[in-house]
Amino acid sequence: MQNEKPLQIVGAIHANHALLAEQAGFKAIYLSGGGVAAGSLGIPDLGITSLQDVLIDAERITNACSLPLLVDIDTGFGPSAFNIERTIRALLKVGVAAVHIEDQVGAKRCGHRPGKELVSAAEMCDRVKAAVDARTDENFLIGARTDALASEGLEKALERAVAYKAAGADFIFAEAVHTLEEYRRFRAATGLPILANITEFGQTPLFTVAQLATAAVDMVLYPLSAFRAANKAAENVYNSIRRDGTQAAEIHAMQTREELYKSINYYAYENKLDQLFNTDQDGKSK
Ligand SMILES: C[C@](O)(C(=O)O)[C@H](CC(=O)O)C(=O)O
Ligand SMILES: [Mg+2]
Repeated sequence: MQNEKPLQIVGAIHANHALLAEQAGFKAIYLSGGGVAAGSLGIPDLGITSLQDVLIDAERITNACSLPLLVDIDTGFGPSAFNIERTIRALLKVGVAAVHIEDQVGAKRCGHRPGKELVSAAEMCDRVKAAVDARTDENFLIGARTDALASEGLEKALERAVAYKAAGADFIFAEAVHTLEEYRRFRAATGLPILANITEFGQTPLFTVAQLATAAVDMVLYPLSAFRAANKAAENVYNSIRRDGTQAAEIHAMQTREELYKSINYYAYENKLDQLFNTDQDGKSK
């Protein structure tokens, strides 16, 4: 956040996308809860995934990519403070930089769907306190997400955000916001960094970085943009091969072998292999 204002944070569904995001110049990446659910497990974003599911994906990303990774931990993966402590400790251990935890009930929904139910502000404060208490590294940031705007309105959502700050939150994720003015209000009420979730096909207009800068937004999240685009591309390729009996019509849309190899640093690995081993694959001297 010191290096880029507002900081653009892009969703990377897996390690390869994380590398592509880094190569495109992004300074921070995101592991979406909805993305782990839909992408890794093929299920909806309804609080079904476990800590283990998210941990596996997060660790694969941090192993491959050194950019700071923000992880969506939904409601913390369990009802008690000890569950949240376990979640924070586990993510810290695999090199995650920050998380956000939300004030929905455990049987949560996507923030841009109707029918969201919240826990009380007091219960959410306990979640935040548990997360803050569990961290062993001050640089590990804990964001409090409030989904209150939809059901309780702006004033109550602001009150919640202020309470979450008092509980120790480092930043506020204001979910399903409709106007730039609402972001300004969250910033003014809390004085904390504000994250704007610019997810497609949701409640929030696709505000630009320049627009969000005028509202003093500190972080701009694109949680599933690459995922949605990649899924559409995959769908087109499957349909095309099935229909035509060849992939010819889709070659133009594909990342080439060369591009793939560049993105994963293939040649450096191959060179190392050549240098390290004196024998070839049959065991004969080179
Ligand atoms: C940010 C989010 O929590 C996610 O899991 O990526 C989702 C995104 C989406 O469903 O578009 C959310 O906003 O609830
Ligand atoms: Mg989510």
